[in-house]
Amino acid sequence: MGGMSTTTGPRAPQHPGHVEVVCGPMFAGKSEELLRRVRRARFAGLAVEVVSHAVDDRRGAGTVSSHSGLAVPAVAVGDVAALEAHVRGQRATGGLDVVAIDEAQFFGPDLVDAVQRLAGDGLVVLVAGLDVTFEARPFEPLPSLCALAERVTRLTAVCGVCGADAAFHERVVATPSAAGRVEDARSELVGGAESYVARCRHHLAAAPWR
Ligand SMILES: Nc1ncnc2c1ncn2[C@@H]1O[C@H](COP(=O)(O)OP(=O)(O)O)[C@@H](O)[C@H]1O
Ligand SMILES: Cc1cn([C@H]2C[C@H](O)[C@@H](COP(=O)(O)O)O2)c(=O)[nH]c1=O
Ligand SMILES: [Zn+2]
Repeated sequence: MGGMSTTTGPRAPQHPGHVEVVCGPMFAGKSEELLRRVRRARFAGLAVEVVSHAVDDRRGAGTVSSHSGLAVPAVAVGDVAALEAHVRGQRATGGLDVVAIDEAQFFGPDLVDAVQRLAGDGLVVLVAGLDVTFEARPFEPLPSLCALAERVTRLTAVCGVCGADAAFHERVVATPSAAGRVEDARSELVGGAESYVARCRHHLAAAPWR
């Protein structure tokens, strides 16, 4: 007879560590959803640390906030090494069950293995970030994290032209390069509604596949 033992019954999970990803375009509610999961975990008595990237200082470093005004204190770190060191330090000193990482797109590809390591060590790792660039191209590391997570939630915003589900966004300001030119647009440019708009696929002005 195969399957689970009938004398001991189903076993409780021995290793709580896993990865949950919340992704999508800007204005989709990623930060709201991340903060909802943070609140819920704290309600359950878990120790939660909220982390964001120092480059995104729109509402002041040390805060994760949503476009609708929700906000929680967070630790701002500059790169993946600092993130991992901070989380491991917290775990060693105060105990930590959950780490919530917002604006994950700014951490780059090294975030993927760091997240896997932390989950392997028993942490619940919540990751929120953009999975698509302003040019409608995949925005790493989110696509890779989606492939490796236990739970993936892709949200959409509301298209500013027609009101349909918006899986994309467009940058509505020119992107200056370090040299001051606007033609070599970078993927990274911190901003909000003054710089980006949500768009469905039918109202993307410049889809790269057309
Ligand atoms: N085009 C839009 N579509 C949906 N929500 C929008 C839009 N523009 C502004 N919002 C607001 O943004 C909120 C989501 O903000 P936030 O959680 O910060 O999103 P994200 O983190 O995905 O950018 C919505 O609840 C709504 O109040
Ligand atoms: C599309 C796009 C966005 N960004 C920046 C703009 C904002 O600072 C963040 C996204 O914030 P949100 O919480 O998801 O609204 O990312 C970028 O740097 N590059 C892009 O292509
Ligand atoms: Zn539309």
